[in-house]
Amino acid sequence: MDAKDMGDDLEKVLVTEEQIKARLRELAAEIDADYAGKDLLLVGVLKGAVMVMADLARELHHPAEMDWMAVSSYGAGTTSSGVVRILKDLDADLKDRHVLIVEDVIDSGLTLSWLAGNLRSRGPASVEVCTMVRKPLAFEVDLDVKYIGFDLPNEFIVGYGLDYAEKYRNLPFIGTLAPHVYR
Ligand SMILES: O=P(O)(O)OC[C@H]1O[C@H](OP(=O)(O)OP(=O)(O)O)[C@H](O)[C@@H]1O
Ligand code: HPA
Ligand SMILES: [Mg+2]
Repeated sequence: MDAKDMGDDLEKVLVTEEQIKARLRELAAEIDADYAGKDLLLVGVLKGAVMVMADLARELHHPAEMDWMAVSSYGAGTTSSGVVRILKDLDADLKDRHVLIVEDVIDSGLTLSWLAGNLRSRGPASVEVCTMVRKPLAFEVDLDVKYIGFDLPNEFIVGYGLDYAEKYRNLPFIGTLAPHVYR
């Protein structure tokens, strides 16, 4: 799917496919350096993080493992309910592992603060976070996010894994939707 498949549903592109690729390459280099000689478990948060995880993992030289967790706090709306549910738990045991949570977006920060706490309680050697997008509300939550793709303003975004009512995840860029789509 691309901009031309969106009719007039696309308002604007905020981050292009090329910008995403370039930034992921930089983040992967940092992660390779930081985890050199250590075992690394990437934890992708379904479904939004599928694209970041797939592209970041392929930029890494580190032989990292990948595991997945599904949590949901948004449902079909555009604001977080704050109630996080585990829909699918990890297969891996986190005891003494170096864990890197991979996210598409940190918005209110509610999902991640709950998730980081949950994973930390499982006895890992370390837990860090990599997100493609961080939004300004996240500053109000006490979160330590080590790897950040882009800081974007407080607008609802879609693409590169991010959905509106489960659609637009398969756009290769990140953008906003025209107001008529929400009505
Ligand atoms: O910082 P927050 O305000 O908590 O929002 C961020 C979370 O919300 C989205 O997931 P969602 O629950 O929509 O599930 P999805 O990944 O399947 O779209 C997104 O992928 C993050 O996990
Ligand atoms: O801006 C957003 N877009 C899509 N999903 C989201 N989940 C939290 N914030 C967003
Ligand atoms: Mg969502």
